[in-house]
Amino acid sequence: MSSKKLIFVTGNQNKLKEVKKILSSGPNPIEIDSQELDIPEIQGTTEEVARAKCQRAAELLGGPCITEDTALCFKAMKGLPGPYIKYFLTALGHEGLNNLLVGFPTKEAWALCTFAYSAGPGSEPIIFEGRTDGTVVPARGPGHFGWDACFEPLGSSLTYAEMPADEKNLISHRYKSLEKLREYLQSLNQPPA
Ligand SMILES: O=c1nc[nH]c2c1ncn2[C@H]1C[C@H](O)[C@@H](COP(=O)(O)OP(=O)(O)OP(=O)(O)O)O1
Ligand SMILES: [Mg+2]
Repeated sequence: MSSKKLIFVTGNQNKLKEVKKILSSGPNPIEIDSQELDIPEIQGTTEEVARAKCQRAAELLGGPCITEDTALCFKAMKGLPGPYIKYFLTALGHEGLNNLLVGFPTKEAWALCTFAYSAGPGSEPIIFEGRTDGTVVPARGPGHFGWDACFEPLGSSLTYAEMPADEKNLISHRYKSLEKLREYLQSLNQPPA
């Protein structure tokens, strides 16, 4: 008999692939199912955006779920575009993201992943954040996943896009937040001390 899998609500296949790979590895693998739902994303801080999306997803599903929001934050712009990076990337492309920073003294940026877990409709989502610092650079490497080609993590000479998947998954914003989510999910399965 198989137990019910946790549902990850996302419309992004690249995210899903990374999440499945990260959660299924290690000593305590977690299997997930996915569902694509069209959920409006509000304006606000990364945490507010993540909470609202997860709450709505749990209502639509009528049960527990996880959602994820990814922000790319430019130091020179006090953290913007942040949660609005999707719209900036769609409108401007990789070159446009670089051009935004022309004239600013620093190209430093950080990738911020916010996972949210809801136990079900009406249950306040719990937030798990992971952050990887780096630099915005002219695009290098395959361009199929978001802004991967123009983000070079600190301490690496490769962009996220140039790295083998396993290497990105060891240092990424997504990996760091998933480790916290994994710990939390495991604590739910422990009998009380
Ligand atoms: O590791 C990543 N490396 C590069 N780019 C990334 C990454 N992770 C998300 N991205 C892109 C996708 C979207 O342009 C924006 C986040 O927007 P975000 O709303 O979180 O994602 P989404 O709408 O594609 O999927 P979802 O249905 O889960 O909301 O940054
Ligand atoms: Mg989205």
